[in-house]
Amino acid sequence: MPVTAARAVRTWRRPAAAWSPCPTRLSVGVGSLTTVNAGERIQELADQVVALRDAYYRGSPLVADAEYDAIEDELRALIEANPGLTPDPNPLEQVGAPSVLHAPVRHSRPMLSLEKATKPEQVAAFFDRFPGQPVAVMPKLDGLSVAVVYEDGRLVRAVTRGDGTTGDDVTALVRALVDGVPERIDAPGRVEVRGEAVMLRSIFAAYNAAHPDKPLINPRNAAAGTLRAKDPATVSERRLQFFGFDLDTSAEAAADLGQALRALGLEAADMQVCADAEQAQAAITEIERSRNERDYDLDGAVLRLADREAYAAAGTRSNSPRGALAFKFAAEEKTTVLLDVVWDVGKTGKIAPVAHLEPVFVGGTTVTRATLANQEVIRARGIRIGDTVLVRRAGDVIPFVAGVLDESKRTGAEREIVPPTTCPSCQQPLTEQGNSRELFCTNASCPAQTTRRLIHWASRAAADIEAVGPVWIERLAESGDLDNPPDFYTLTKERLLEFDRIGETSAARMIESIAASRNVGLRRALIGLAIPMASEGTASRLCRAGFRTLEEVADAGEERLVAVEDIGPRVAASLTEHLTRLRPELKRLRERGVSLDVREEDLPPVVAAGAPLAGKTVVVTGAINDPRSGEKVPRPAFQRLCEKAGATIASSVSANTDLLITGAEVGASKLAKAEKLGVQVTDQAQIWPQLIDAGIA
Ligand SMILES: NC(=O)c1ccc[n+]([C@@H]2O[C@H](COP(=O)([O-])OP(=O)(O)OC[C@H]3O[C@@H](n4cnc5c(N)ncnc54)[C@H](O)[C@@H]3O)[C@@H](O)[C@H]2O)c1
Ligand SMILES: [Zn+2]
Repeated sequence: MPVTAARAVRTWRRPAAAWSPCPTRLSVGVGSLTTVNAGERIQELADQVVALRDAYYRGSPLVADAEYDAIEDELRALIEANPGLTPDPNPLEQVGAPSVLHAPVRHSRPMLSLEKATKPEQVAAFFDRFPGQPVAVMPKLDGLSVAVVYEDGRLVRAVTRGDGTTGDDVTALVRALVDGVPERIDAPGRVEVRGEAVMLRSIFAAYNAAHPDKPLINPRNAAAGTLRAKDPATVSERRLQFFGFDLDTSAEAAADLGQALRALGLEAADMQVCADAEQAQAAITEIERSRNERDYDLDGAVLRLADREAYAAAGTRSNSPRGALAFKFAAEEKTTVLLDVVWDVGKTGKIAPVAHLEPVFVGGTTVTRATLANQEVIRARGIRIGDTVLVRRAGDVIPFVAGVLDESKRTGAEREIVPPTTCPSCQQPLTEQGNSRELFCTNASCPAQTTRRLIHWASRAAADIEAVGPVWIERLAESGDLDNPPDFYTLTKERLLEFDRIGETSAARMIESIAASRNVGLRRALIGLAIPMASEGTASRLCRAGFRTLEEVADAGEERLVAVEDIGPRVAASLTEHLTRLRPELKRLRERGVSLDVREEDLPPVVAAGAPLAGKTVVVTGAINDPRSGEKVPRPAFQRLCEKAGATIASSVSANTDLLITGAEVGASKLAKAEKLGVQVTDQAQIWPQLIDAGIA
């Protein structure tokens, strides 16, 4: 008998003590539980699994995935240790959740879950099971699986996984909203493609920026919500992308899965075919490393027999195929307690809410602080101090409080987050700006802003005064020694030595570091002045457009500035306004020997005579190494060499690309795209000799 949600809700109570998504809170290990206890615990965990799945598949998860997985893991271990106590039905042998179908359609063959692995030995064991079989390794995309069916070349149906046997018909939604699923393909008979529908991170971010009042919690939940909509028109801004990873066809097709999918015109998951466990492990490591260079969430890597017939022949277990394995990565989302919110004054006067959190290990580090964006986001997400909140840390992005998953955990002791009305630093009244009602302190002499601007001037992207850290800058600002960037250049070692706890050596180091920053130059000085709306790109473009000094930019006037590529009227106005205001500072920087002139490295490159890449539009991908020293060369540095060789650099492969230069560890998707567009692919080993011969490298 299938477990129904109704039964789960009835039997699953939430007594405070037993509610332990984190198994480490249970001090007893698997082996030390008595049989009676084990039986009770198994039932309790099984009920939790059923109820949590039900909530998750309805679109309102109560815990983060990592916490849910921990409950499954504990249950699995207990059942393994006590096979006689296996619950009937066993939720671990079921797929999805049964109760939420609106337009049920039965699948041609079950859509299953995946066996999980976390250790290299498990990858090796997988290869041992299928001697000689090549394995495709690809990202485990974090969206929801969809089966799309074609009949005689026409898309006839798209169905969600559902409980694995029966899914929901989402054909209209997929047609309207999902990219990568063509309406027609060139294949006779019945073709079924299975894959993952994901919301790209860029779409997710754009949606949340445009709708601060009704934010999406994460891309996976957003994708699932999109395919639950009653009417595609209501979710038209929530487009999804489909990536195929499974193909059923009786017609002629390549044995290699990725090739076969692409030949049909479908977007395929980024697959790399590996001959042995070692290669596969390297591919897994590379997927994890490049996790945040991709525009989609992924929670692991999937290994799957690359040969479609071998995969089918391997068969299935109760709820997973034998021919595939999921290697799980560290979680990018966890829940933790929001201890407090502190309003922080930034370098442009913006007052932003910062969450102070109970430490939580997420996205590979321990996080104690996260951003809450602004007061509208707090209001829309209904967050209170004391709440158990979902924290998301995807890549280099600052950790973010995504919301409150389970409001039933509230005790009543939670507190409203009250935005300040005056500046926490200078006590001046604040102003509100924009739809998200961001708070600003407009006091030009606000001490907190002063410190932030000085820290920014000293940061690596700007003057790079490495030896004078934020703590010292704060001290020197408090003592009145520093008020604006030119003040750095009048500091002396003697003056520094008057402070407590500073030795001769570090004082000398600080002064040296300040002296070295005198050659900051136009581009980095402009970055260091933190002019609202002017980005690092703006600074580069001004240099390339022929501006020689920062004063020339200040004098240019808006008309000449907007003539520069990608500089709009708002940026031009901001540059003019702020550089005019900063005129006295520029003068003092000059007087103190600071260069505000353009640096050679920021100019458009001088193309060498007989330039080997003249006129070519080039994309560089993979890891680049100088063959002479073997040392890694940063991609921008190599791109600059190519520019000197006459190339125009583009960031991604398109029909306009002439050449794709590949380094080590190249993603299969870039190669496939180049192949599809007929772009020439050349290894870096062929390019380096040309650069060296032309005297460029
Ligand atoms: N937060 C919660 O309360 C909660 C509750 C239930 C489940 N979950 C989460 O849902 C997931 C469990 O779902 P599951 O067991 O059904 O899925 P799974 O983790 O076993 O993976 C199977 C799924 O992976 C997807 N997938 C992505 N890329 C793939 C690829 N390249 N090849 C093959 N499949 C690919 C497919 O959709 C497939 O259905 C876990 O991540 C779990 O944490 C969370
Ligand atoms: Zn202030």
